[in-house]
Amino acid sequence: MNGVSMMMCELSQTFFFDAAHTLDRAIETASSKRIHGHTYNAEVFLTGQPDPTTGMVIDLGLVRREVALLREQLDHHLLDEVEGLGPPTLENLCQFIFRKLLPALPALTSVRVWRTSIGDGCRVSR
Ligand SMILES: Nc1nc2c(c(=O)[nH]1)N=C([C@H](O)[C@H](O)COP(=O)(O)OP(=O)(O)OP(=O)(O)O)CN2
Ligand SMILES: [Zn+2]
Repeated sequence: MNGVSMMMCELSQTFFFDAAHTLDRAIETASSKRIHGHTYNAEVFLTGQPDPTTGMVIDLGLVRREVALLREQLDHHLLDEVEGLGPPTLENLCQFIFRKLLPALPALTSVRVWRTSIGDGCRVSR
């Protein structure tokens, strides 16, 4: 086997969801505590060696299917009420998405969530 066929590949897929939340914060307290909404962007990363027959680490269509199921739990929801999320921060959203997708997507290595409007983001990896 040559060096190139042994290389690890990192696949990625982006998606977004619109959701409402409140946050308890030490600063900007009043506006954070009022229910308000955001568009969240997210990206999932899957790492592995492509199967020699299919040429794929995993079919990205399967990833899209799992992401769509996960997305239903967040899109147009009040994040404060999403079971298992905890305080609806970028950190907890990353960890929630990771936990939900991992059983169906064992090649998952990273999840990123960010908000373009304000420039904030978070990435969790293993
Ligand atoms: N460690 C973290 N710190 C903060 C987080 C976070 O998720 N992790 N989140 C926030 C706020 O949600 C963020 O600053 C946005 O503030 P918010 O008032 O919700 O929205 P804006 O009005 O500023 O942004 P728009 O998207 O334009 O509405 C703070 N710290
Ligand atoms: Zn907010």
